Amino acid sequence: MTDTAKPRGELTLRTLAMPGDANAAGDIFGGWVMAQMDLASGIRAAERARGRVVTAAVKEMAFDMPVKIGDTLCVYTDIAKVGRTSITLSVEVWAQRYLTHTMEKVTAATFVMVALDAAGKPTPVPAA
Ligand SMILES: CCCCCCCCCCCCCCCC(=O)SCCNC(=O)CCNC(=O)[C@H](O)C(C)(C)COP(=O)(O)OP(=O)(O)OC[C@H]1O[C@@H](n2cnc3c(N)ncnc32)[C@H](O)[C@@H]1OP(=O)(O)O
Repeated sequence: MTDTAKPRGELTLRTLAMPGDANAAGDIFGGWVMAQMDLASGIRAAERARGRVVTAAVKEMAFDMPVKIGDTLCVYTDIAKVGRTSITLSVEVWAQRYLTHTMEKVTAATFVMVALDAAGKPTPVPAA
């Protein structure tokens, strides 16, 4: 990782990529990576909304580099916008390569989360 290439946002989730999450070549499934991004977005948005949230939309994403078995997946979230009931987050995923301190950005996306009330209806996000 160089000074010019640093994760943007708050480190919200770290987890280890295990053999059960990979294909036969040792590449971690993109769906597993997306699930970690969803969880991180959910944690960050629920903290901001102080309550239940759901994922309303995920904007375009590309898998720029592979995640391999043994990498530590680091998910960074940044609250880009708070609407009436929605919270838009910029999410970056970096892989800390197995047994090294080398960090590489593997993917990024925009997640839109919506705050829900007890009845499951969109509800205003409280003031910060
Ligand atoms: C307390 C401390 C906690 C601490 C820590 C807790 C940890 C706890 C972690 C939990 C982690 C769970 C994280 C996994 C969360 C899932 O995976 S949830 C499962 C997948 N998602 C779903 O099932 C959602 C299904 N969809 C729906 O229920 C409804 O479509 C929605 C999302 C509620 C929206 O309903 P709607 O009637 O369309 O509502 P509407 O009023 O038109 O729109 C509401 C807002 O959403 C926006 N929106 C709706 N659709 C879109 C779209 N396609 N694109 C962009 N924006 C959209 C609107 O613009 C609007 O925004 P605002 O202008 O109000 O800001």
